[in-house]
Amino acid sequence: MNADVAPGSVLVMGAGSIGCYVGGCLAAAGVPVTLVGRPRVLDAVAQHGLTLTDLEGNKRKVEAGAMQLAQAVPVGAKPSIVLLCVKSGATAEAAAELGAALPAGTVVLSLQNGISNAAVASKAAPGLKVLPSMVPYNIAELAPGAFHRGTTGRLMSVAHDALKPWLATFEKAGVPLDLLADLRAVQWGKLLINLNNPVNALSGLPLREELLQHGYRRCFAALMEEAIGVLAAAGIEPAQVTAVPARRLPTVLRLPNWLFRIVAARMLKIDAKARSSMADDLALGRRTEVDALCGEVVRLAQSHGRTAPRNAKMVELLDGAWPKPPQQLSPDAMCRALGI
Ligand SMILES: NC(=O)C1=CN([C@@H]2O[C@H](COP(=O)(O)OP(=O)(O)OC[C@H]3O[C@@H](n4cnc5c(N)ncnc54)[C@H](OP(=O)(O)O)[C@@H]3O)[C@@H](O)[C@H]2O)C=CC1
Ligand SMILES: CC(C)(CO)C(=O)C(=O)O
Repeated sequence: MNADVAPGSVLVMGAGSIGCYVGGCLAAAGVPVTLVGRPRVLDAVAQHGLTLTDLEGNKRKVEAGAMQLAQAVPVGAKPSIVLLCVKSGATAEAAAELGAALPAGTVVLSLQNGISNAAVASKAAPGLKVLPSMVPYNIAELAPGAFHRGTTGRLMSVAHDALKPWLATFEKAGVPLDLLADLRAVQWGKLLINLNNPVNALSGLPLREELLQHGYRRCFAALMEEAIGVLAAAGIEPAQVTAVPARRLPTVLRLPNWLFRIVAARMLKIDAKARSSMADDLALGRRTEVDALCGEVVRLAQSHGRTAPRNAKMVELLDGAWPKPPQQLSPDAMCRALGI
């Protein structure tokens, strides 16, 4: 296949960090892209276009006119594929809108964290073919219309014939995509890493700075260790999605700073600007995805006759206090809150 000819068009549902970065990279590679999003983001894109940068030092510019910008799924849209990029709490509503507007059978990649988004979307839009997918890297919105990839990795999705013609295009666009028969192990492996999202959000620090604080690492390690125990009880073997295997990560996280810097050098290859997607939610006063991350661990524990008190506590801290969750916790205060 000629990689210079896009196999079709792409609709991004939820133009935020992931949607603008992945959709923008595809647009920069010549793919016709529609960004469906909110005025906060779309107005900025209309004014400045997209500037896409990464930790390898690349910089791409996409003019606003090169993409279609829309606040709702355009009537009559027939995208070849849809990238579902809303936060977990918005999945059902966004999927229902897609289901009402798009032809039956349209393939939707759920480029979302957590375990259940594809199932939630399929329930809300049974006519669509929703595929669990995974984004390994961090994207931060640095300025209006400016999105930065601060870590590395390859997108993954459950395999589907409709995706095969797209692989060369995703590769050329700098957002390589791998297809797997089953994504469950990868999703759980990624969720273990995402247990740092609430720690990072509540630290008020960029990811790298937060991970260099021993107290925050102890909190991440405790949430992760608890989740690993629950996964073992459920017979789920999480895939390795970082340089350090999940089972060893809690021990590595608890190392003193000087040793952690050496042992976790590859893991610490994070751009100084990167912050977790949950930090954005807390900063913008939006409800966080804590229930789709820590809450998923709590529910898996319950379904196997166990408890996950530290993950439950994190849900309580952020969701229980909604709409006024704490904005920042010191490492000591967070350790105390989690009973560490
Ligand atoms: N950012 C990151 O580095 C990473 C994020 N992820 C995951 O990717 C997913 C997306 O995250 P991220 O890109 O950070 O999220 P963002 O919040 O940056 O982007 C989502 C955007 O979609 C908008 N939106 C919500 N519902 C609709 C709708 N019905 N129609 C149009 N727009 C809508 C939101 O607006 P509003 O909320 O204001 O309504 C928001 O602007 C999440 O599951 C996240 O966990 C995974 C890996 C890394
Ligand atoms: C890539 C990673 C792990 C970065 O924190 C993430 O998934 C997120 O921010 O939601």
